[in-house]
Amino acid sequence: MTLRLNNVTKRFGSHVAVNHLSIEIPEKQIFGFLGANGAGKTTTFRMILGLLQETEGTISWNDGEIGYDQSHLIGYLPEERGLYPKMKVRDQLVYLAKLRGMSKTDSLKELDYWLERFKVPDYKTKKVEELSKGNQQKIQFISAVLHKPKLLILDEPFSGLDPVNVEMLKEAVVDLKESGMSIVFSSHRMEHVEELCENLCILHHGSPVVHGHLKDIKRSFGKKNVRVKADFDVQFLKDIPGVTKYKAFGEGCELQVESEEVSQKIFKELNGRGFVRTFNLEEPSLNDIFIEKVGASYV
Ligand SMILES: Nc1ncnc2c1ncn2[C@@H]1O[C@H](COP(=O)(O)OP(=O)(O)OP(=O)(O)O)[C@@H](O)[C@H]1O
Repeated sequence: MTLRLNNVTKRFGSHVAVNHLSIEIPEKQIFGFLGANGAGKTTTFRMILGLLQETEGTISWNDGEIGYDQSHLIGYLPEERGLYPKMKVRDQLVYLAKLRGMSKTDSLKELDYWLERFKVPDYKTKKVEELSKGNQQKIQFISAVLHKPKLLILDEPFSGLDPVNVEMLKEAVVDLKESGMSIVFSSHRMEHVEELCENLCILHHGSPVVHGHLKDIKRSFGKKNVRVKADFDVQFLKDIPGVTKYKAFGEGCELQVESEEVSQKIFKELNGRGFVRTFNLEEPSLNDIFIEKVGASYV
């Protein structure tokens, strides 16, 4: 099952929220969707879900139409979480699963599995409002996956969670991918995307400015990072041609260089000056790429 967005544009009046977006998300894949606030991520999700109609372009799933009537095949964790505060977790989740075509017996079995997995089995009979925000989010995540959808859309799934819960949710997302789900998720945290996604897209004012395989994106970015720690002053490195950024820290510095050749030159220049404790040549981080592409307008 592949989700395809073909040249999708969404306008609200004269405002272009999503501009000529084309992406493909096959099964068994986690696709990362990045962008500053207001870049168009949630609008794209709403179009995929059939809650908004695209102005131009097409969205298909397995070459057929995708929309609201296929909600049993789609799981959605919205950015603005929406559980009923006064309802008990069990009653609420069984009800939502029923709307998506699941029997009570099956949904209770799945619910037990997830509550155990997330180490909160005793929340079953609690009202949602009795739970902390982070724990409510875990319950909302369960409600998005309980009916075993084929396509899972997660809008900022890790926001507001403590590090232990972030890891727990990440593991769950990877397992769901392994089980065959197509997963698309948005995040402002580059390291989460870097860890989970092979493919990604960065939206900037609605337009895709970076799109593709993470490794290819890093390779094509060209620039690399060099980290040096030494027992002598390394400030002179910032004047080497091809060094585009210099940041001093503790006993060394971090440099951005235009190419591998520049890093070789740095390596040679360090030779004979004293003891070099660390010399690392690293791929650019997704954060570097994001900042360069989206730049100062990222808030
Ligand atoms: N119903 C609407 N009517 C008019 N404009 C809208 C509507 N929904 C979204 N927009 C505008 O479309 C743009 C994209 O918004 P969207 O919510 O998709 O961004 P986002 O990338 O999800 O942002 P965030 O990271 O803050 O959640 C914004 O400029 C927003 O103001």
